[in-house]
Amino acid sequence: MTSAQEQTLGFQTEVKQLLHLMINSLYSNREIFLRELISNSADACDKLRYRALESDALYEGDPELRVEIEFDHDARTVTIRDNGIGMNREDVIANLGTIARSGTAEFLKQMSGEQQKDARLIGQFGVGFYSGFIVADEVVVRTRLAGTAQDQGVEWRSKGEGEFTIVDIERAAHGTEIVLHLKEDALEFADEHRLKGLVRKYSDHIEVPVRMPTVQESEDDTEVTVTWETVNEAQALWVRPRTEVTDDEYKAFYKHVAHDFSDPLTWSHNKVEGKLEYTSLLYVPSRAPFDLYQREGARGLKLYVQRVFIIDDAEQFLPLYLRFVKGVVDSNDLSLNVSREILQQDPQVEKMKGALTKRALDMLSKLSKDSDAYQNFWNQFGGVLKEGPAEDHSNREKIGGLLRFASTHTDTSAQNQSLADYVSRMKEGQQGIYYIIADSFNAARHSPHLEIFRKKGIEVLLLSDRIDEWLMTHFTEFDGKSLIDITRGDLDLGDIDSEEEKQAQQESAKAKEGLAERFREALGDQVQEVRVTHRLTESPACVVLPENEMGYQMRRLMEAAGQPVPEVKPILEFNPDHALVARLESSEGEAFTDLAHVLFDQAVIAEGGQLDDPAAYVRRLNAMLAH
Ligand SMILES: Nc1ncnc2c1ncn2[C@@H]1O[C@H](COP(=O)(O)OP(=O)(O)OP(=O)(O)O)[C@@H](O)[C@H]1O
Repeated sequence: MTSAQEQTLGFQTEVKQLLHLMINSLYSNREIFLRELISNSADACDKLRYRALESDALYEGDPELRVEIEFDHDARTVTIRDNGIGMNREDVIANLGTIARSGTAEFLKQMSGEQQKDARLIGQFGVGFYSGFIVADEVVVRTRLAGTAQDQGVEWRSKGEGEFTIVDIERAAHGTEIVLHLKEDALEFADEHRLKGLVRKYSDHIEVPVRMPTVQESEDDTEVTVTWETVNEAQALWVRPRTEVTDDEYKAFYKHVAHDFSDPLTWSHNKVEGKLEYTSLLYVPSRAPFDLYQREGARGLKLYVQRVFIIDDAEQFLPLYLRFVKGVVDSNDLSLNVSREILQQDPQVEKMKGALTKRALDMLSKLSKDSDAYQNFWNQFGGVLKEGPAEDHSNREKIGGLLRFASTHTDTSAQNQSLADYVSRMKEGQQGIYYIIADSFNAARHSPHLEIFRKKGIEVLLLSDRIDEWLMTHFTEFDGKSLIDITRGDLDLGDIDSEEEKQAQQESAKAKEGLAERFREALGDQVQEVRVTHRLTESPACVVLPENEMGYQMRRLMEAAGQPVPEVKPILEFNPDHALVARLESSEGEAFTDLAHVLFDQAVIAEGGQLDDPAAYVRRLNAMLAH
């Protein structure tokens, strides 16, 4: 190492992969590099302003936060400079050599060849600083952390080919300067009009001024004066009245706050006055981030207090089931030195959370009027919204209105039927909203439990997401109707069955009492009860769970997670009109026992369950087939 501590380091594997993907997939979108770098500079200015609240000295006498952009056509460079927080050597190595976001490696690995060319996929990941390499074949960063000595500057340079070099430098100014050495085919960016156009297009809404120099030569060419002109509007977007902000501006701002490439699906911008004063701007993204289901995934709103940026990812303002919502909340009441810990206990924050939750749900409910857009939302985030009824009792009904399900009404796996739709199709005398939960859509759709419902034309919701059982244990009523699991307890179709039908059912149950008893004896303690059913029209038998037992899906999930599950004995129901049941009734001895077991085992299999002794099932079935 030299005295200036020159060091050449390799990029983390993920960075190499990302660079490679980015250069390929973002080629036609490459102007976004400027947005990304300005966005980082604006964040760095926000951070300095926040830190300087405690110590003015951090401004080092230069409190006018700004971003500057320059270009040099002959040298083929574009420079983006800020007087924000800056970085020290450690920061530079950590931030510009690795990707800290957990789960990145898996995300990149899982992308197929086709997906790698899809700019939106890479975009959802947020390419940030590295986007400089789309237009540059060398990037040089000079930076110094505000408040450190002038000899603590750092220079980072890389050609984006696997390694970077850093060296200590003297740097009078704090903050960061990024010099892009443009590729041959990217020289168009070394141009005043092009750059100004991009700044206005992407960065108007950022509060920090973005400036560009105008160079004027005196008439005799001896003097040059440089004046800096602010190119963007430089006003925080959420402060402006709603009526004055265009859709394009809202979209551009979204990309800055959410670090997303795609347009948002919708947004809601509100100023609240009264006891609590705050402004919120909430967005629904059109695409789920890859770490939506990861515990460490980024979530929450960007918190400002009186226009001063305080923290990213403030989770305290929205419940977890709305973690996909992005945006800004700017409070007039919170103190500027509020911390995450204080936020957790502040009753005002709790109130704001309640109000913002309502806003977010209202925004979704508005979005649901546009069925295509809403379907897009549901396909991306429905699984998260399904966590809602368990987490947020008070808004259950509202959340219920936003849920979408697959149903026997359409018989496709698309989750696009609302409960309101279902209710409007309910039959006269129908007791509630019927549903079935299975491990897969096909298992649900073909379950024997549906036979009677199909015959009578009664709609059943077909649930097969992992979270569905969890959802339904917390979601038991909608619009005054109860939600009924058709695989549990006694099946009572209420007034849909006529008096004659009910009578016939009772009579056949009575007539088959003897058979039920023999059946139960043959199965021993595998079942808690055997009884006649009227659920089935085609299958000989099915298993039913007692009303309050944990469902099969949840049991299997818990088992897979190695958790103990209470033992449950199912109820076996048989179809008195089925030929196999008639055959059972006329059998004796071993033939009876074998057929009884086969019928039971089949019912378990049809439920998606595992047999205790699969070999015994095969042996019995084969013996019967051979006869
Ligand atoms: N101009 C800058 N001044 C100070 N720090 C910066 C600057 N640009 C980048 N950084 C640091 O480098 C980190 C990585 O930047 P990068 O753009 O790659 O990702 P990001 O902004 O954190 O998130 P995203 O990937 O979502 O854009 C930033 O979080 C920040 O700490």
